[in-house]
Amino acid sequence: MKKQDAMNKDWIATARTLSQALPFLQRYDGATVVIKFGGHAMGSDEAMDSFARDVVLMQQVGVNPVVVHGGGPMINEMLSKLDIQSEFVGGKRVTDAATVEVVEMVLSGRVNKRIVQAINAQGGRAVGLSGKDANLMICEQTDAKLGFVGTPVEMNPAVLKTLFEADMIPVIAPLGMGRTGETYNVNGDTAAGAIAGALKADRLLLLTDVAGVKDASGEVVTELTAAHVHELTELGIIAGGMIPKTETALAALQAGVRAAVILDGRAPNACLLELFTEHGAGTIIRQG
Ligand SMILES: Nc1ncnc2c1ncn2[C@@H]1O[C@H](COP(=O)(O)OP(=O)(O)O)[C@@H](O)[C@H]1O
Ligand SMILES: CC(=O)N[C@@H](CCC(=O)OP(=O)(O)O)C(=O)O
Repeated sequence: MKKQDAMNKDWIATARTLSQALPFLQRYDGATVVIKFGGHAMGSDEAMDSFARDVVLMQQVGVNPVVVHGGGPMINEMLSKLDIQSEFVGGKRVTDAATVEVVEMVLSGRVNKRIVQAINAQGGRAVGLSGKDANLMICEQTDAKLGFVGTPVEMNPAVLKTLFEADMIPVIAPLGMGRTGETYNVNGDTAAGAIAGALKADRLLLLTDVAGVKDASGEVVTELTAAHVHELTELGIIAGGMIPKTETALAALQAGVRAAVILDGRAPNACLLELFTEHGAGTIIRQG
């Protein structure tokens, strides 16, 4: 084939891809999609830029994206520089007064602004905030043994709707405020689920470092029901860091989110693959 013919063929394939996306673009026009971007998924600059581009594209085609981020590895790095010991109990960081200061500094400062910058560099208009801003996420202590770890008990998502109306993309650090003004460290998945629930989002996308939820044979299950999640958890097949993710997904569905998807955030264009193609990505857990 001549070079010119091969080039034409590529452009024809691109045009076909766009055309095939039409029903999905129509389905998600005006939809709210909450995306949890974890510390492991944001590993490289390349992954960050590709994620940011997908988020900007989503907003360009009429979706209201909300980014809720983690940053566990970045918190670990700073705590170790400061010589502060840290341990996890049941997937949550035991957080004393000195640790919560570092958590807030790293999440609201370094990580949040890095994501805002990446989205804006792709032509979006991102606004960084935490669960403290406009009382978005009021928390209570989860368990005295964990110190300043919070469970969201009251959500005030009005600020997010104001940002959607102004075509801005909220980027949220998972910190909450207690009723007496204390700062709480909230697990990123938990915060994303609470925000998705408060918005009754159409989709909650939990980006992680595996292709989806695996069954006993190690295969990724493309669709799960709540009953199936309970069964896999009882059998110990859903374990470790996957437990808070599936628990978050089920709680979000209970709160009125239409579907939650657990997918590999390191895969190129993971969010676009899930939302705008027939193929989908990862494991979907639906209402009902
Ligand atoms: N059934 C399962 N299917 C897939 N992953 C599982 C399962 N059970 C446990 N896991 C573990 O959960 C991990 C994802 O949780 P975590 O490391 O906390 O993710 P993140 O850092 O992205 O929040 C996977 O890397 C995997 O090791
Ligand atoms: C209470 C609790 O454990 N909070 C987490 C918050 C960050 C987070 O969730 O980060 P990833 O999504 O990258 O794991 C922490 O301190 O590490």
